[in-house]
Amino acid sequence: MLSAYTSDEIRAAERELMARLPDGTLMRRAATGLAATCAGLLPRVYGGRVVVLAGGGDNGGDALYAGAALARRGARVHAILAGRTAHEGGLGELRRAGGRVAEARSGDAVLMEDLIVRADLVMDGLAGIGGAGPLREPYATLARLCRRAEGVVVAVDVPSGVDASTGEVAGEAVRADVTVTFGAVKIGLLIDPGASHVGALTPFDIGLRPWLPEPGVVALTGADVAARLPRPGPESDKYRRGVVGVVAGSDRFTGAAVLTVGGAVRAGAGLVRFASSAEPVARVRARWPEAVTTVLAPGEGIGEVGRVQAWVLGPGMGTGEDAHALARSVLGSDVPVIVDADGLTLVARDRSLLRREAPTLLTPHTGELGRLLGVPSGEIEAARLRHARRAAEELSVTVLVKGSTTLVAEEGRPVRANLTGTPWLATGGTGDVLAGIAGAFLAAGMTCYEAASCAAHVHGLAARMAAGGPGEGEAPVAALDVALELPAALRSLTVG
Ligand SMILES: NC(=O)C1=CN([C@@H]2O[C@H](COP(=O)(O)OP(=O)(O)OC[C@H]3O[C@@H](n4cnc5c(N)ncnc54)[C@H](OP(=O)(O)O)[C@@H]3O)[C@@H](O)[C@H]2O)[C@@H](O)CC1
Ligand SMILES: [K+]
Repeated sequence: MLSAYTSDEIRAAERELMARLPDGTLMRRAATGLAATCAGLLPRVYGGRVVVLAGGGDNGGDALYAGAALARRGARVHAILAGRTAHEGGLGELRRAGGRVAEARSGDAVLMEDLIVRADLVMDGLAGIGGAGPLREPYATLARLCRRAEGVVVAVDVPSGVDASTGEVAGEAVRADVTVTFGAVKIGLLIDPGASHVGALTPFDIGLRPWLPEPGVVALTGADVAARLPRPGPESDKYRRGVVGVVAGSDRFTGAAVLTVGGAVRAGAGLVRFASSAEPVARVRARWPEAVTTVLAPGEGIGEVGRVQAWVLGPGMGTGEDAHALARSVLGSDVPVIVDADGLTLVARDRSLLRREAPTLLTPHTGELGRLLGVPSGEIEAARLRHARRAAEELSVTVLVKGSTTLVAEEGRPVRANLTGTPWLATGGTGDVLAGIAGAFLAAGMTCYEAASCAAHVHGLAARMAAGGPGEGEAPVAALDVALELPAALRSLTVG
């Protein structure tokens, strides 16, 4: 399990550790790790062109010391100072090692731009965990110039401009190819929009671990998910493996039903019971003969569908009066329910639907979450963590917020950030597949929190396998491809 922390938590741990070590030891450790990573990224260190962007704080200090280490190995190092002051020790050491220094406020702007653009490696030491609010000038201009750098951009601790505690980006921010982060992973490196500025995340241990608190955000690794996945034993039958009920689709939207059932079937449900109007039932029967289907008359509830261990409610079911009555019938049951898509619209309109004893998992994208909370979706995208936590608290449910970073929030537990996925997943119907997967896991006996976070991981993995990844050739995926890839994704998790 990957644990992530706020800036304040990191600082508190640093204070404890620093009190036990000679002055400057931690920065030396950090700079040594940083220099080693940078050396590995340069085509060759000797003669390599390195630009160090140094802010006025300790983040700049790390970068200046690392620059000095590279200069001692023969790299041609230029530091551009963004602050009115710079870390004295780091600056002195860089100068002694033969590095050159310019000041962003007074130096030749064209020359500095040229240095950044043509460098083999740019080290972003503008601001780290001490960064606050939108980057001011000249920091912002330097961050923007990094985008034009032809060489590799290495962020020191945190890409400057990204809020290390939340992942929020209030203005200009460095887009790094690699981020070398010290001591522990910061929350902002895992959650978008911050996460998409990180590039390859390279944690470097400086000994903070014993002083870190319980994390507020965690991420499951493949091994964590594998250990949690339901596996059939010799005693298993379809009922013990979990019967998932799906209420989805309508005569207008039949595809959502096929995809949701597909997600549940391919993720390993013991049995899927599908209930809807005649048209989606016909489509589901044609595509997934494994499902047991029931045609519901308009306004009819789930009374005749048979016993299930968990329900998935919502994709494509419509939002009219009959849908509302059907949603009330499903949410009136005494088993866990996943509410997705149209189900979320119904719940946003009538919160009383959520008054129930059994657990409930909501799976909104940011627009749907916006409707639930009365907040524009743009605000949610800019501050995902805050809104995911707020939704879980206000609605007293487990919430899986979909999007470029999927988060699972439940009161009293660390938020789980999902690390799998691909931008190709942003296509119609993939959310229906996700709801089906979560339904299968929930029916197998997992809690909403575990089912949601494992489903997000497996879904992202299947999508990545269907789409391909950098270096292996990529292609768009359709939602059904994700469902079809699920067994391969599950198999890859359980290898070894
Ligand atoms: N503590 C330790 O033991 C260790 C800490 N380590 C390292 O120290 C880092 C933390 O250092 P820190 O606390 O000095 O803060 P830091 O990230 O350099 O930021 C402050 C600077 O940024 C500037 N600045 C801020 N916001 C800005 C804005 N919006 N726009 C523009 N400027 C802005 C701010 O400017 P000012 O407000 O002073 O004008 C100031 O100059 C940490 O991330 C890690 O790299 C490692 O060496 C391991 C050991
Ligand atoms: K930085």
